[in-house]
Amino acid sequence: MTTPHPTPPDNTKPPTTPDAAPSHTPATPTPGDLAEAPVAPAQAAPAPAPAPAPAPAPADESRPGGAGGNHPRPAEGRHPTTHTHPTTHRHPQPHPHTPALDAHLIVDRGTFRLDVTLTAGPGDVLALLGPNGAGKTTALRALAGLTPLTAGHLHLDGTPLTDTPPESRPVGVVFQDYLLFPHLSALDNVAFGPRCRGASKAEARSRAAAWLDRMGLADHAGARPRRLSGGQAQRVALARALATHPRLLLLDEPLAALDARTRLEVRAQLRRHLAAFEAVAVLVTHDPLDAMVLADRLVVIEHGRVVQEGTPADIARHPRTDYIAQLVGLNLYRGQAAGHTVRLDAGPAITTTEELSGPVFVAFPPSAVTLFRDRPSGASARNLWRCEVAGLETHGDQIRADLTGELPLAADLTTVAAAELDLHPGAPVWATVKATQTHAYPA
Ligand SMILES: Nc1ncnc2c1ncn2[C@@H]1O[C@H](COP(=O)(O)OP(=O)(O)OP(=O)(O)O)[C@@H](O)[C@H]1O
Repeated sequence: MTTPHPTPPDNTKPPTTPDAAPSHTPATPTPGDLAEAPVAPAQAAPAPAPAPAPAPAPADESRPGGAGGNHPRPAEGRHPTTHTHPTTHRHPQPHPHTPALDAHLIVDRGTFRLDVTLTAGPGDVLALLGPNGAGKTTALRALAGLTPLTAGHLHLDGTPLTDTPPESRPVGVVFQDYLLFPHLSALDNVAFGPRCRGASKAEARSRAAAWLDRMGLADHAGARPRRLSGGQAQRVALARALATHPRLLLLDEPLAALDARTRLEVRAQLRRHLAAFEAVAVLVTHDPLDAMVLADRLVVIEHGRVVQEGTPADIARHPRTDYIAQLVGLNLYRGQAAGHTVRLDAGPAITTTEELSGPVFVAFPPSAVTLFRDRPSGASARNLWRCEVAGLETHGDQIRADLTGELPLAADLTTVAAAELDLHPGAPVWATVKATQTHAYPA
């Protein structure tokens, strides 16, 4: 998709906008194409005269792939690399009758249809999670106005925005690769947004300086982007997005470009800034840890639809799809409960402590599985299955065994145990799980 891209300014003075220009005669930067423009301001707001850009690569081709799989896989086998402990740092506010963000986004892109509803109250941080191609970027682009809605609506603070062009939306965007103007200092990059919104040069620069100070970057105000570290550039991009006081802040994989160590630090900083942000923030991520640390509410999208949403804790405890189970590190099965027994739709029965009836999910962590090479005699575990090792991989300080057979599952064991059991692909094993280690909940 082609989107007009802004022409990077020579300085923060929008060429067509005099100092006293009213904010409704904007220069017109668009947020650029999410991840498509080589250089663009992070604010879906005004900029200098837009220049049509050569057709860029589609977003999903130009971005590095994320940690998510290509497709949801069955709950069994190869489980997530992140065993996350959910953190609820803030309590999402109950939505007032008119939520700050009220969106029903229906977007057709070729044969793909996005059809998601997003609502959020002031101060809420939503994380859109999902496998590659699920529609997260499309949703973000639709919120920014870069991709038109095929149907549905978008209201922000009660104001319909569906027909509002991107440059007129009170929306700030932080791109995965920041898209800072390379020839402007950090200060002028940040000043660019307010400047284009009609602030005088002095005012824009003073506001930018305050934002850089808040981001701990006062000492780098004069630095060009290439002199900044990844974490610093990320903060400049965030400052640029926030400097125009957006009512909706969009973050597209905000930590993806950072190395693991910087990521840890920047994630903590971003969390603080988002916690202080009084409007709605929506972030797209592949990383469940980013989502759980940064967001109040997770919205999981698969195949263009919301498949589950809730607090990080709720989602981690009650995954409802294989993709989510993998994200949060659980074996997940679906079946019919009758008392303490759940007969799986595909496979054997699992004994649980919960007493339920009807369709349910049963989940247990790989750490709850005990493996034996010989059938354990007199094993008290009711849940005993004959399996075969399909694969082994290091998982933190553990070995994760991917098992097929009577019940496909992932099991974690110590390196010593794996050696003592002489585990190798093809080895037959018996797997047990105590009923008390399982968790069943209505499907
Ligand atoms: N320009 C386009 N034209 C037609 N279809 C597109 C275009 N861009 C994306 N799509 C399709 O829309 C669907 C959703 O893509 P989108 O980039 O929104 O997914 P995503 O969840 O952000 O994926 P990823 O995690 O890989 O970035 C995909 O099936 C993709 O092939």
